[in-house]
Amino acid sequence: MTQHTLYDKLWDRHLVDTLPGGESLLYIDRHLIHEVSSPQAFAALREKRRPVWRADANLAVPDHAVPTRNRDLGVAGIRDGLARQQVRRLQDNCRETRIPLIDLTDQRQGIVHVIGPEQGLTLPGMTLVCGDSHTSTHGALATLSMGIGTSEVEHVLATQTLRARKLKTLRVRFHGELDEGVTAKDMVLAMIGRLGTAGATGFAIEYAGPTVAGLSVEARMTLCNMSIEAGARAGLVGYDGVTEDYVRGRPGAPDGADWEAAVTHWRGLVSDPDARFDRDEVFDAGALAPQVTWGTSPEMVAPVTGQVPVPDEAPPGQRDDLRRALAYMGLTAGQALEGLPIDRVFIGSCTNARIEDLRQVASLVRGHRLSPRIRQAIIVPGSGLVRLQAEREGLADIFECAGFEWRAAGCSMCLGMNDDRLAPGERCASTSNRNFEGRQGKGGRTHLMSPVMAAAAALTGVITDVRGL
Ligand SMILES: CC(C)[C@H](C(=O)O)[C@@H](O)C(=O)O
Ligand code: SF4
Repeated sequence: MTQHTLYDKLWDRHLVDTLPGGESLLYIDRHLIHEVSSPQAFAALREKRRPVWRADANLAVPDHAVPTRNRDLGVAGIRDGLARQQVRRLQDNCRETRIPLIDLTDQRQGIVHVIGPEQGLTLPGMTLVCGDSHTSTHGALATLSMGIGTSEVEHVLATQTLRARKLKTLRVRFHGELDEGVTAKDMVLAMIGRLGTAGATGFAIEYAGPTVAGLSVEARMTLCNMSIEAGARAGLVGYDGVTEDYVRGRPGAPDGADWEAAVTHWRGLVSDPDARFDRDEVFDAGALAPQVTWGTSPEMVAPVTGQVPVPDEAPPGQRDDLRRALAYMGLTAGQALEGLPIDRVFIGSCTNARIEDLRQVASLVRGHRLSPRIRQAIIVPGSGLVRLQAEREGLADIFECAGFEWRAAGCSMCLGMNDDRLAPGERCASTSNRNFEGRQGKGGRTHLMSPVMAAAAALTGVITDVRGL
């Protein structure tokens, strides 16, 4: 019998037609929408007088442009004119098209990639798209999930289908037991360090192996989230009991007899044992140290115990890029990462702002204070429900006692599209996924790391190996 990968199965089950020129038409089960990448798509539909095909297959939420303070003021509390307009337009577009909206003042509001799984709107076996590159996150629930561009957003709204080319498959297997203080974030940063930011271009990555089997769905989301930073369009993890426990009881999950029927189907959402992948990579997770980026691309990463590279020792073709990155980051060749002074700390983003991330941070900072060297440390939960849960568990009190600012949900300082930004030259320990020049504010310097590593930096004021705390 032919053996299929999970990607093949999801693809085949959603294939509507094969188009001339090698493209295919895929049926899309779920479309998520945010305020930044959707206005032009709605405007184009309006102009062409085309209706939305299936409003209830969509869900919209404002997240990128929203403030993380004074949330009770609603849209009026957004100071920036463009941001306010984007959020208003999303409200208007949803009202006109009857697309469900989780609005700014709704307790369920949050980062689109956090609330999909949280609400049970991301379900195993689905195809899911969103005009946002980190849509790969949802693949942790055995879905085929991809980021799309604005013209594709329009196409999906109008037809509930996507024109797509089949990706190649890359299986990334992790074996070994993670050291205490080493997390899924370190696994994926180390992977990107080896593959490079274009290393998985044209591929869907399936994460597999015993280490991945032992991870929670939330940690698997961290892996899938950053697949895009290795160039992959999608990340996937096969369905198992961990997935089942995560999905059970969520608002959008089926129940009763429907649940039984669903899980019978979902249990087949794994790659067959002898399925052929186009490529394989293997990592020893047991040998990993916490990872920290030192440069201006996620592939510019090293173990916290390591050093910043020496451009003169690198292959000639890479030297200029390395020099430029070091100059931007204000670092000298060969400098140790440990001990590097940090100005600000950002714990949040669709990579690492779920309840488990916050629990890990709390267990480290409980009873301690921020280093006086830190100008500001903010914790931004991935959703209003994560925020509520953290407050119920007493985590928020722990953060505030330690000197962290406890904010409302949104993309926040992951990117400079709202009030939360770095000032030029400021160095930030950040749990987000991109460290490009100016990503967190013009001239800001980003070091990507895990939540516990960011918490360690907050307590000591310098980049610190959390395993020694
Ligand atoms: C603004 C949005 C379209 C963008 C993305 O596509 O990922 C953002 O979420 C990001 O993380 O850079
Ligand atoms: S948290 Fe960051 S990476 Fe995630 S969707 Fe928002 S801006 Fe993009």
